[in-house]
Amino acid sequence: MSSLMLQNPTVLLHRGTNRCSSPPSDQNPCAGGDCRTIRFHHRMRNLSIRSELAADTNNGMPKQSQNLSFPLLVNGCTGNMGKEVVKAAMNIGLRVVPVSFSSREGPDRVVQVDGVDIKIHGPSERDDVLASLVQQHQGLVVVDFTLPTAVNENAELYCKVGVPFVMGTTGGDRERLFRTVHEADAYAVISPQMGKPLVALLAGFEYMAREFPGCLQGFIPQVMESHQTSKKDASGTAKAFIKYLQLLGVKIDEEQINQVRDPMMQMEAVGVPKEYLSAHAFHMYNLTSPDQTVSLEIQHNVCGRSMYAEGSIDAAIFLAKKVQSKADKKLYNMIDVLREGNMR
Ligand SMILES: NC(=O)C1=CN([C@@H]2O[C@H](COP(=O)(O)OP(=O)(O)OC[C@H]3O[C@@H](n4cnc5c(N)ncnc54)[C@H](OP(=O)(O)O)[C@@H]3O)[C@@H](O)[C@H]2O)C=CC1
Ligand SMILES: O=C(O)C1=N[C@H](C(=O)O)C[C@H](O)C1
Repeated sequence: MSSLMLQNPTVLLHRGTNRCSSPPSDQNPCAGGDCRTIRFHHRMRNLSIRSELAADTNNGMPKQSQNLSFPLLVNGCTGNMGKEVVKAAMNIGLRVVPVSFSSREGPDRVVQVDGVDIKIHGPSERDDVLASLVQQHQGLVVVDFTLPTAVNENAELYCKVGVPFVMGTTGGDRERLFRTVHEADAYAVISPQMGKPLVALLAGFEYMAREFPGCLQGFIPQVMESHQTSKKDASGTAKAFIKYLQLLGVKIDEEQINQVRDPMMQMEAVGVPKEYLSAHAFHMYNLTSPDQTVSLEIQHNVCGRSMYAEGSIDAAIFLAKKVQSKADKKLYNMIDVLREGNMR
């Protein structure tokens, strides 16, 4: 065990807001913790896309109670998504292990999320610290929102120490990522898109591609995505859509994604509200028939990050259940999570 671990024994945080006084039960989705109706409306406010969320909810309540007893470690807490996931986890009373990692060395680094100190360890301590946390916290699940440059090394580390993980980080060498998990026979949920309405849209395209391959043969594509300037790679969600478009017969590759990162253009040409320049994901796919008489347009615009954080927590809960039940299948995507009704 590293000396840092001894100096900083991890304390499991169990914080909830909007506490519900009813006892937890299968029928009571408040599960003795938070009232999810409030969070449901909060999420509706934060979404700029119009989707029928109600279809999968029961008056805003989740269909099933969830076992929230597993510890969660969020990797990437120096970044935006890492912090958002910690907030979402604490909001439903999940136990967050207040440790995270960074690509940079530096002693005694701490980031605060909602008043909670999270100890940050650099690359030289990372392996030992994580291995000892896995020993200390039975049932530990990791959620990773780091950077494309970290995806493969991080996944290899999780597989080496034997911790199930949710990989929300996009980019990196995706083939190597899937190979790593497959060869390690590890439990993981991997998806470039964690937001429920968009996972549903992707599932729709998966269905179309399976049932009607080639039905958009010859259609001419245009793909545009706009994200905050700090985004390092092209949209992983757009890449996933492109895979389905290819199966539908559209000639397109990832290089054709038009990435908009200039704030002025985002406001003026794309229509991103000024207050969301630093946190948005707008996508537009336009498909025109060869004779130009038919055009299809698919657009999904998201402001803020809460939707992804909520979905990541759903994925972590789903994965914890799969580990607990020793499921034979070990590698999942978010369509699997949605299909089993695990997205609140
Ligand atoms: N699947 C989904 O639905 C979504 C995916 N994403 C993806 O998540 C990723 C993160 O996004 P976002 O939070 O906005 O990005 P940020 O740039 O805000 O944060 C990324 C953080 O990762 C840290 N980091 C880099 N390398 C490592 C490493 N080896 N170990 C630990 N931490 C590391 C960096 O900190 P430091 O400099 O300290 O190393 C940085 O703070 C992106 O790939 C993005 O596309 C985002 C939203 C939704
Ligand atoms: O970096 C982001 O912000 C996002 N990344 C994911 C992607 O690349 O598809 C999901 C969403 O677009 C937000």
